[in-house]
Amino acid sequence: MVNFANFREIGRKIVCVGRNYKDHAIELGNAIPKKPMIFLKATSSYVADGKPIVIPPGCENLHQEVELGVVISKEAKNIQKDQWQDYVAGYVVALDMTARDFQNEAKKEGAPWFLAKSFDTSCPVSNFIEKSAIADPHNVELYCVINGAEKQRSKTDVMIFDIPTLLEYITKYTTLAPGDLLLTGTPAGVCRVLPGDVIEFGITGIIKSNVTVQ
Ligand SMILES: O=C(O)/C=C/C(=O)CC(=O)C(=O)O
Ligand SMILES: [Mg+2]
Repeated sequence: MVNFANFREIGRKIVCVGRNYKDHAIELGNAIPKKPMIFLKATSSYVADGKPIVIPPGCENLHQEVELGVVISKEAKNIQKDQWQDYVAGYVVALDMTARDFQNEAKKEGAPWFLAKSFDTSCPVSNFIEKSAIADPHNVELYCVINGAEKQRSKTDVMIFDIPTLLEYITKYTTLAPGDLLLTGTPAGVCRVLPGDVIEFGITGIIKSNVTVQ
């Protein structure tokens, strides 16, 4: 039986959705996706409690992306949209840290985003949020504040693909396991972070978390 409160220690995979908020797709000059865009972060991306984000060697444009995370409760393959709630153990708020300069270089070359998205410490996450604490994950507000200045704030109801659609789509191709984390994409307001920055990220009225950039 999985202890979901310690889901980070279980060390399961992190499946991420990109370009799932129209305003963020537009701010980076991307087209609005017609189907979910999926990538993976390695289990080594998690930031241990109280530890900093470490800027990867050579990165000169590290961005924060606040995202709602869904923690998977049980093995999920070929799930139907109307069953999605059965596969949710709970939620987190997370940062999909992105080495934007590495990503832009990879995009130019048609190369994978792995180092841009999956370097060590690229995934700070909050404590586990019990499923019962969020009645509707499509009706919460994400926010991110850096050194006291607000950078991101958005309701999740503007996601292009909602959680049932994402889970149905992803599990057609790959099996999700208990403790896996689904990151559902970021709204507009991503920006460069620098050593010494303190990033506060949260879900209004539900949870907040802090991490420092080293
Ligand atoms: O397409 C790009 O240039 C960048 C996309 C992302 O980094 C996608 C995300 O991770 C996101 O939208 O949350
Ligand atoms: Mg992201």
